[in-house]
Amino acid sequence: MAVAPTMTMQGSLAGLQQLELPRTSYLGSQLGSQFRVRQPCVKLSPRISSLKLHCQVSPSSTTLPQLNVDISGPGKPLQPVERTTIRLALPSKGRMAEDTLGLMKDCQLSVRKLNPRQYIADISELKNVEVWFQRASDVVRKLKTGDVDMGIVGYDMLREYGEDSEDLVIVHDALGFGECHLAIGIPTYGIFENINSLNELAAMPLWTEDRPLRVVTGYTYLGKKFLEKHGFKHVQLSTADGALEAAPAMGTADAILDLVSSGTTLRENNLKEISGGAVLSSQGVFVANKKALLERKEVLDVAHEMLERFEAHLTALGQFTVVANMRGASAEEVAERILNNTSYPGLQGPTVSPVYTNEGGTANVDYYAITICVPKPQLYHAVQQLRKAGGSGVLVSPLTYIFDEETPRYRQLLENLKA
Ligand SMILES: Nc1ncnc2c1ncn2[C@@H]1O[C@H](COP(=O)(O)OP(=O)(O)OP(=O)(O)O)[C@@H](O)[C@H]1O
Ligand SMILES: O=P(O)(O)OC[C@H]1O[C@H](OP(=O)(O)OP(=O)(O)O)[C@H](O)[C@@H]1O
Repeated sequence: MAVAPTMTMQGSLAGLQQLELPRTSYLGSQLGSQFRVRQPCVKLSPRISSLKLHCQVSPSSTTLPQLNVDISGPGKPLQPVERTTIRLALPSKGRMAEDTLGLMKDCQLSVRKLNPRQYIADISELKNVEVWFQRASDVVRKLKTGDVDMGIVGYDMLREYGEDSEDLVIVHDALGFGECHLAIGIPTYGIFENINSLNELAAMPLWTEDRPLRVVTGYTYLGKKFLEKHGFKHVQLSTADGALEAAPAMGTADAILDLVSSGTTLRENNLKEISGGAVLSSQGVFVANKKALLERKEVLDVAHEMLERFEAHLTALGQFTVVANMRGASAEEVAERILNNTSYPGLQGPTVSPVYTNEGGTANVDYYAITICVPKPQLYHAVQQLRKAGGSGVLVSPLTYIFDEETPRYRQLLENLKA
C-alpha cells in the first residue's frame, strides 16, 4: 500500500467554526485527490491555524483509506460534536471479532451490517445504537477520547492502549473468550538454559548500558512499566507486528513479551515462560467511557441492558435444569429431603410444586415435581443423588439464560462511577 505524503492546509481556516466530514463525503476538490472520510464530524476552534491530513491510499484498493486529522496551532483541543446516537465499538477482525459477534448473537443482540465493506452496523434490539467496527487498539483510543461510548476488546489491549486512563470504566470484566496471558518468553537454550525466573533474568550480569536486555513486544507501555517495577535497569524494547517468537532465533532480541494461550507457539520456537514473568491475564471485556455513562442516561441504560444480557447468558453457560418427580408427605418434606441429600439445591433452593393428575380432578399430594439447576460436569452425579432421594422421571435440559436480581457487576459499576 503506497503511503501518501502528508498534506497541509494552511491559513484557510480563519473563520472556520466547524468542519463537517460525513462518512460518505469526498474531499477530492479541496485536496486534489479523493479520500473517503471516516471521522464523522469534528468542530474546530477558530484559533486553529493548520490542519494536517495523513492517509494511506492505494488506487487499486477496495478498502477505505484511513484518514487521521491532526490540528496544529494554538487552538483548543478538538471537541467532538454532540451526538444523540450511542456508539458501540467492536473489533473489526481476527479472533476477537468472531467471538464478540458470537457473544452478541448468544445474547439475542443481532448485529446487522448493511454492507460487508462498511464499518458500521446496527443492532435491531437496541434502538439508537450504532456499531462501529474498529481495530482493537482503535477501540480503546476512541473510548478514551469519547468518540465511542462503549466497546468490547481484550483486557490486554485495554491496559496497553488505555494507559490506566481514568476516562475508561470496565462494565463486564470476563466475557469468556480471548483467554490468554501476557508473558515474557526466553530461549530454552544457550545462556538462558538455566534461567527459570524473572529475578534470575534480571540478575544476569550480561545486561549493561551498552548491552541491554533486548525485548521485542507489541506491548511497550505495559512492558516498560513491568520491567522497571521488577528491577531491570538495562532494557531495550522494540516492536514488531507479529511472529515475535522468531526474534530470539534470528538474533534480533533476547526475549519476547507476547500473549500466550496454549503455549504451543512458544514451545515450537524453543522458548519458555519463566516464574514471575506473567504481566497480566486477559480475556474479552466490556468497557465504557466514564463521562458518557455519567452524563448521558441513555448510554448507561444501554450499558445496563447489555450487561444484563451478557450476565444472563454467561451465568447460564454449562448449566442444566433438572426436573424430577418425587413422592412425599408435603412440599416441605420433599424440599428438606432434597436439601439434605443432594449437593445442588438450585439458585436459591429447590422449586417444589404439586403434581396434579386426572384422577378425580384433585391434587395428588403424593407426588411433587422438583426443579434444580446443575453445572454440566456434575450432571450425572446430581441425577444419581436425586434418584437415591426418591426421584423418578428425571428430565434434563440446557439452560439458556439466568436473569438474577440486580447483578453485582451493575452495583459495582454504579460505585465506580461515583468514585
Ligand atoms: N492465542 C490467543 N488465544 C486467545 N486469545 C488471544 C490469543 N492471541 C490474542 N488473543 C486475544 O485476541 C486479541 C486480538 O488478537 P489477534 O492476534 O487476533 O489480533 P490482531 O489481528 O493481531 O489485532 P490487530 O492486528 O488489530 O492489532 C488480543 O488482543 C487478545 O486479547
Ligand atoms: O500460546 P498459543 O496458543 O500458541 O498462542 C500464542 C500466539 O497467539 C497469538 O498470535 P496469533 O495466533 O494471534 O498470531 P499473530 O502473531 O499474527 O498475532 C500470540 O501473538 C502468540 O503468537
